[in-house]
Amino acid sequence: MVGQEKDKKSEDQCALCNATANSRCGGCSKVSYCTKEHQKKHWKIHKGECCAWKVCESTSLGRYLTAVRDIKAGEVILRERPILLTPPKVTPAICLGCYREFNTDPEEQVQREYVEPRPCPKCGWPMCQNDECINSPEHAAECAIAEARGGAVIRDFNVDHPVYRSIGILRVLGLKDRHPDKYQKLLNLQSHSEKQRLEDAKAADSSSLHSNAAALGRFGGEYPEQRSEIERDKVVTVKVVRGFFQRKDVDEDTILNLISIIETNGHEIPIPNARGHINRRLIGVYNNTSFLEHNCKPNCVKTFDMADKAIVIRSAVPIKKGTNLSISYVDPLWGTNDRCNFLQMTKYFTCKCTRCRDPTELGAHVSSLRCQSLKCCEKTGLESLVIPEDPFAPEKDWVCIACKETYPVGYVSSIVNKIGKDMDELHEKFGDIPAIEEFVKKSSKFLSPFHFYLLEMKVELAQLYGRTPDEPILALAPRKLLRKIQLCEELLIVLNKIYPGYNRLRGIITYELQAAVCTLSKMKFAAGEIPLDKHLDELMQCGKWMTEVIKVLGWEPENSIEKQRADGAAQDLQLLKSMVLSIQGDQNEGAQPSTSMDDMDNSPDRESFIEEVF
Ligand SMILES: C[S@@+](CC[C@H](N)C(=O)[O-])C[C@H]1O[C@@H](n2cnc3c(N)ncnc32)[C@H](O)[C@@H]1O
Repeated sequence: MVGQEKDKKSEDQCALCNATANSRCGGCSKVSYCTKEHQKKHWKIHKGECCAWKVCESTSLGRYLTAVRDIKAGEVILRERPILLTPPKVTPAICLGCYREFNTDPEEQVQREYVEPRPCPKCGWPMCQNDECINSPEHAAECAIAEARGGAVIRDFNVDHPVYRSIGILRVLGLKDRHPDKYQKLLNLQSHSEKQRLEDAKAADSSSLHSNAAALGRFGGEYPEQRSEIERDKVVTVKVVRGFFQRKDVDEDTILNLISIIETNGHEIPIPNARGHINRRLIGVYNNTSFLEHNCKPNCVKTFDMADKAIVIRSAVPIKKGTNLSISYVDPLWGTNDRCNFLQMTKYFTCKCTRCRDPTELGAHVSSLRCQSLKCCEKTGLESLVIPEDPFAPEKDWVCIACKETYPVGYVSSIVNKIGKDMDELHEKFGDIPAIEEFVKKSSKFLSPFHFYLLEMKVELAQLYGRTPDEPILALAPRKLLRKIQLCEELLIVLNKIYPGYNRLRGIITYELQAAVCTLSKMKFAAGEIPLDKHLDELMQCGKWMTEVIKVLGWEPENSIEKQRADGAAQDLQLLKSMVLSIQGDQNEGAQPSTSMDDMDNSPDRESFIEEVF
């Protein structure tokens, strides 16, 4: 499935009958046909391999992918294995085959799934007890280099080890000898080492960041420190490769270039353990996926296959031919300031997408404050929101949309900082619903209802209600079920604006929504508060949501919490179908049910539901 490669032979011969062909498939340009009719006949076979994209290039984006045909929501657009797998930059000692952490305490090993280390017989590097890890092709590169220098020994397993930062570089050097084709692909990827050199030179003043005038975001004050940390990391990596591993043949510029390629193109792969907790993370670098551009309102989503660590790119929404394909390099729930600063610092570009250019963030108001003018609130209720005059000029004032009252940027940053500190304290009381609700209530006086701080807490609350051991969903009071529903509905409204279509977060929130609506509906029906028709309608709606959850969360890795939710939703859907059928059966005694739950997956009703949602 390589979009830009053309198959010379198939240009001349019809893919169906081998006759001379003169017209290429307009989708992928990879196969040709003698007649339109043969193209139509061959489509059943070809559609599975007809590549949906091609690589283009522009001065502002560099290389990017564009759709060569209309793409439906949820289609797999690209699936590929990594060229390179490497541990994250900051890691304690881990096995370089399975990437599990070490710990010699037997109790910890069971609880946190740590493994006991033993030295690799060839290089001495600590590995787990599994021979497969010691002999894994990934470990071969650093193993050979470490063996050549007389071995590598690590004694302290519980601290972050700088020596692991060099693994990615050692593995690329290994590719050069063992897989020159992969090495070439990797070298062909975007590097920003030149820009990095310039940026690092002025690291201390951090003036290249989107906003240094004020810490307007979640991580505002931390960026200068992070920048110098990045710089220190690079110096350490060069020293470790050239000094500790004695690879003096590799010059500093080459190492810096490789570091930049990995940073610019690497994807974090979260690996769930048997209980669904993410206790390992890896960095994967992929070839074609690397050409996907960033957009703060992306039209594609990524997931990973744990078996071969392949990345799978799917369309989140229907995509028209000629549209650029994009993923988000950052958390879409972050505000503009954080997104832009992060992208500038790690990927060296200023995002100019529609969301970044719009001070209201497409009407989602993820960074907006509430106007504090009494007159304004009296006139417009609580809807008056304060937005930046110009999102690309951080030193400029903010202004109320309704009354035009201006607010100095210093005022805005003091509010954001204060609430940020309160939230840090709140994080220490993880799972405390009343404390989070209190925070939401207090901060809502100053922040837009969908401000990034409130979004974070509302996502947490939506998942906490009905999921705590002392208050499972069936024991939740109607008032709390209603609150859960309200939170989910609010969140879905925001997602529709800034992160539309199929994605993991929508799946999680939809899962919570259907659980609450279903439980409340059953409660109300049992208490005689709603008629049967309404109850059935609500259950049907829940069935549609469940179908959505099964699809979207079903893309997530085996064992992951999300996949467990998808499996749970599949079981619940079966129960729901039987329940609806039995209620309808009781009702109609022999008559055909008016709406069949079996049709739910593909019925026109469902189609219109999808259209409604996207
Ligand atoms: C993973 S690479 C994407 C492919 C890259 N354009 C290339 O030519 O290889 C990431 C880099 O692409 C560029 N890029 C991606 N999205 C962009 C955007 N929305 N605006 C400007 N540059 C972008 C930036 O230079 C970024 O560091």
